[in-house]
Amino acid sequence: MKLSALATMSGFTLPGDRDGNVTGFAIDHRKVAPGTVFGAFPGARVNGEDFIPAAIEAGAVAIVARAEAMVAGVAHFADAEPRRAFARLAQGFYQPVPETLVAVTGTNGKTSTVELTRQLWRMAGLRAASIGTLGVTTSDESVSTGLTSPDIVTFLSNMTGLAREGVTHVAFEASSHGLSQFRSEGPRVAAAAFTNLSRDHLDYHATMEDYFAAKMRLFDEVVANDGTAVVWADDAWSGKAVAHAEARGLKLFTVGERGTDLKLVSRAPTLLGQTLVVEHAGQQVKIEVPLIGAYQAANALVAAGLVLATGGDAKQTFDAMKRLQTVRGRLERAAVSSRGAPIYVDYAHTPDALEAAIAALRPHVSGRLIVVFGAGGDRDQGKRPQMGRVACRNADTVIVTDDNPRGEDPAAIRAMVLAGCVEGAMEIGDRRDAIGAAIAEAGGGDIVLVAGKGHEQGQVVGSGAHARVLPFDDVTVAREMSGAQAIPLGDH
Ligand SMILES: CC(=O)N[C@H]1[C@@H](OP(=O)(O)OP(=O)(O)OC[C@H]2O[C@@H](n3ccc(=O)[nH]c3=O)[C@H](O)[C@@H]2O)O[C@H](CO)[C@@H](O)[C@@H]1O[C@H](C)C(=O)N[C@@H](C)C(=O)N[C@H](CCC(=O)O)C(=O)O
Ligand SMILES: Nc1ncnc2c1ncn2[C@@H]1O[C@H](COP(=O)(O)OP(=O)(O)OP(=O)(O)O)[C@@H](O)[C@H]1O
Ligand SMILES: N[C@H](CCC[C@H](N)C(=O)O)C(=O)O
Ligand SMILES: [Mg+2]
Repeated sequence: MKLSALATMSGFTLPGDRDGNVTGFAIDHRKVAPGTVFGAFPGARVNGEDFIPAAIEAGAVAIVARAEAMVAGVAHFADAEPRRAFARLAQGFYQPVPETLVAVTGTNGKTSTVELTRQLWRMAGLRAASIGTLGVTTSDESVSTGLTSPDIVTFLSNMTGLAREGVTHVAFEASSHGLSQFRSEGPRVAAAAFTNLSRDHLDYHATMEDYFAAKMRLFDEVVANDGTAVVWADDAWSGKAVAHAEARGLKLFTVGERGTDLKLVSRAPTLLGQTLVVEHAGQQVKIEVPLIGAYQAANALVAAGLVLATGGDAKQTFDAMKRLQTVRGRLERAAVSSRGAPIYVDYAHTPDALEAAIAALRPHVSGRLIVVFGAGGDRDQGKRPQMGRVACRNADTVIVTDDNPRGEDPAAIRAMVLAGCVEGAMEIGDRRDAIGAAIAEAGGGDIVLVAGKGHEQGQVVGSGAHARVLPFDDVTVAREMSGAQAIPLGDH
């Protein structure tokens, strides 16, 4: 494809008269080949503009960068927001794309919601995929990308790849990092959902307002002008999210007890799931969901909202909800101990999520709820004592352990978590030992919750050049430990 044609198609005028054939796009100069358009962005670690000469040397046909960047010999698409301009230009190249895209933002519930949306679409007979923390998932496979919101080139090439495979419907997660770095732009997004907002990532965003504003780029700019905003209505930030949708003139679809389009009338736990009564289009409908916990009901309803907002049939969708399957690492029942205690693995890694996961299990416990968790290193430190407080207030026995210490001293992270635990907690740094101790402690009627890592396959220790990922999977360890002879708590 000619650079001049691509520029015109995306609403740019070719700077100068240096045309050429475009063969691809890259934001990392090491991936530049002859004919690549290189996006040079100032980043958190380095300035991509420093690699422009090397990119040109490697055959770049054009550079997208700020006006002040030095570009010699090839076309320079200058823009004050080069990441956005790059996405606009690249979108013309990465064609075709699936016809129906939806996006989900919020602190918790993005992965669950996109995955449940994919399942509902699939049950309606559609070729569907989800993209997010679990990777790119289709009914055949799941391929990891390493990030919740992959970089823009990976995002767009995945979209084209999926469209070529015949996938027509894609639900993707839009993280606040991804939104503020324009990682998921270009193709038309028909509907966008907001799940909730609570403390996380305050190492990256200065305040909660900044964090919310980053998420709201989804409603303000990313979703199509004639698109729909699906809003979980029962969160403290829901009203503000609705205001963003209204200011943009989007169609609104609210979900939850305070929702009007899919109103949650009642929710009653059953042995391995729950019964929901919802009101939709003036009618009350009873829906059986085979997932436990208020939070999973919320995500399943938001997923249904996205399906309805993009033309899904209401009766068929509500009916399919009874066949939803557990999302990997989200209240996943990993094993049952030899003494009969179920062991659940959950990805709760924020105070709010930990509270939600404990609340989800509480109706199913007749004895004690034993929680094992830690907090990640090189991430928001302020959430640590809050996670300790929530766990110690709401669980009966708490074991604080390690969860990806990265570049920090694991004992110092545990101490910050324990500082929130006025009620007292055990401390067992080694995660395998901690899980083993919890399982050994649990009797019939008790439940063990192993929180923080969910689907993760490794424990990240060290940072930069010293970073190592030690293989670790909570589900596997829970299974091993429920069979093995574990050491009771008192012996630690
Ligand atoms: C803080 C952050 O979000 N960093 C991400 C961001 O990096 P950056 O743009 O700041 O990049 P940089 O390393 O400073 O480099 C600047 C530019 O120079 C380029 N470069 C760099 C080196 C080189 O030799 N040549 C070169 O061209 C880079 O490709 C980049 O375009 O863009 C990179 C490429 O897409 C990401 O890999 C990187 O993710 C880092 C590894 C990361 O840990 N990100 C986490 C915090 C993250 O994004 N998490 C979110 C939220 C998860 C959640 O939902 O909770 C996610 O969406 O996964
Ligand atoms: N709607 C919700 N409300 C409160 N907590 C939730 C909700 N959905 C999920 N959680 C909690 O958050 C954890 C992570 O859920 P999920 O992976 O779906 O969220 P996410 O937004 O994709 O997270 P991440 O930002 O890490 O990608 C769950 O394991 C659960 O503990
Ligand atoms: N997307 C989140 C995941 C956190 C998962 C938890 N296991 C941790 O390492 O803190 C992050 O990168 O902050
Ligand atoms: Mg996620």
